[in-house]
Amino acid sequence: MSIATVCLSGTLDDKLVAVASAGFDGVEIFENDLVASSLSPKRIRERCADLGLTIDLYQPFRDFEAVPPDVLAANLRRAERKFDVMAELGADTVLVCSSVSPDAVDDDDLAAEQLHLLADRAADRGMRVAYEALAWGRFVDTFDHSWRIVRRAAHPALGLCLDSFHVLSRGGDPAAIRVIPADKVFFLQLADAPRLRMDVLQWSRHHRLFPGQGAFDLTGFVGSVLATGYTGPLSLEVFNDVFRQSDPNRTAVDAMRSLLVLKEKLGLVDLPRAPALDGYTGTEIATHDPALRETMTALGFHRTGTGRWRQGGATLTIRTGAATRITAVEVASTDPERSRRRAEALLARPDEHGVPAPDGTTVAFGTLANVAGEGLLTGIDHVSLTAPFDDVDQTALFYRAVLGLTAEPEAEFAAPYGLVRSLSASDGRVRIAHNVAMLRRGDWAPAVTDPQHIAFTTADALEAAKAMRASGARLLDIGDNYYDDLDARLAPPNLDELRANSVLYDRDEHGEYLHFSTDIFGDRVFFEIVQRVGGYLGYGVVNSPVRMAAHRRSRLRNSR
Ligand SMILES: O=C(O)c1ccc(O)c(O)c1
Ligand SMILES: [Mg+2]
Repeated sequence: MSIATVCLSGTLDDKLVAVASAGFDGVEIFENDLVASSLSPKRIRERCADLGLTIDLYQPFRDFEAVPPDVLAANLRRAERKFDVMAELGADTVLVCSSVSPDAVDDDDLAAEQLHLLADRAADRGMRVAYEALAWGRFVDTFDHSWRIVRRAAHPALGLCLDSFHVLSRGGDPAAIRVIPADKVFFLQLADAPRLRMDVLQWSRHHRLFPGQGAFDLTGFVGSVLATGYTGPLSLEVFNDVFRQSDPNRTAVDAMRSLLVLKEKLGLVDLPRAPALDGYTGTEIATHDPALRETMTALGFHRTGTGRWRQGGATLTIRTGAATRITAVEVASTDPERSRRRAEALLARPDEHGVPAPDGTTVAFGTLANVAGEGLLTGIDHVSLTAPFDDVDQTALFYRAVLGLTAEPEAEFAAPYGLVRSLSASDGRVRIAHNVAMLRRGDWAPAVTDPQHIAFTTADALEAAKAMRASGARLLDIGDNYYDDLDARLAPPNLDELRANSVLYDRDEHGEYLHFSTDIFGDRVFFEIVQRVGGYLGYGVVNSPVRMAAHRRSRLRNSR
């Protein structure tokens, strides 16, 4: 397991320390990191050895092949100087990117001949050359093209570097990799990415993600490479604007977690399997707002102990805290001990309360108490948390990996105070969502753009809304425009009742969703009551902007 220094922020030494402490075996040294370092190549070699890291690749060497004779001479001289550095580093493989130079010509024979020459020079020093097709290379921009050239060059010290980004961003078929002989695959670089329609160079340099955080099929890709018989490093190479300026220790842990999950999917590592989950045993809220406790009663909860509230299968702990937030999510695991061991294997650090997630919430594992209950609420449908926009991919990967949840389709919507990105993961029983503001600039928008919420399940949302309103629960009022639009779009048969009770509505190909919300407590947390009819899969995200505008109105009213 290896990682390129370019993935991380800081000086070369910051990066090496972070990589080693996250448990990687090796690094790709990115040339810029070495050039900017005050350490000599020999000292870098010693530093890596002290940290238990091998130097698996030196990169990149650019714009070498298919050039006129005078440029070739200069390029070979440049290469010899880099081989000197590699010799001092103790690195034996150099990555050569396909040329983007205006000096290059479209001539595969010439490219093969000149790469053969370079491989000869490398072989003289016991080194090898890994040729990588950049997706934006001038003439060579696909892995099959780079493979044709490497095959034509036929030099034992010349092979391929396969990079999942360059292959998958261009829609390349990784199955075609299977026919490449193992001794010709010198190196494997892994990066995921979100599906974006943009210039491929910009996409690559700014938006790569760790495996499992984007839209690419990394499992299929690595499976194809392993089918060749490749036994070299699995190395992460992720250019990402956020990671470049984040704590490298945190990024390295995130990177390692992503690689472990990928290896688990490929059957390459035996992590404690994620036990089946039976839903939630509870959630915990810290608050200083007395209105939150008052609402618990109006929602039909009763106290079962100090700070403990229950209704049917829905259990909540409310403790006093300076700021209101969801502090813990307790899931019902069929094997809590194994759940904890899995979390630990995935570099989470459990304490006596549970496992701290990157968003600050504690995830605890309990066993389901058999609570047949009276009442309108029967359990918890989902918990919706928040994270800074920059952390959300890492946070989402954490929940999916540790709890064994599957990512659901992402949504993006325009809320009254800006765009919101909405992610969720589920196993059908436990659902975790994250809503994040896509920008946080200026001081016009409220400090908390979208609060957290706990969604309780009910078998009859209309009945629950009536009863809770009658008990004095502070429920959100929804305006007529919403219902007129709903009538136009979906024409629900019970439109009048929905309108009369301020219940929101959505429908998908599987079923219907009825939901309503309380006011926001402590500026941060509200409750939602949801009814799933049939197999409705979503969260009513289409209604979120309306709900958020209504929350804004209720906040203004309550602050008057
Ligand atoms: O963006 C680049 O230039 C670049 C350099 C080296 C790589 O391995 C790569 O995939 C991209
Ligand atoms: Mg690469």
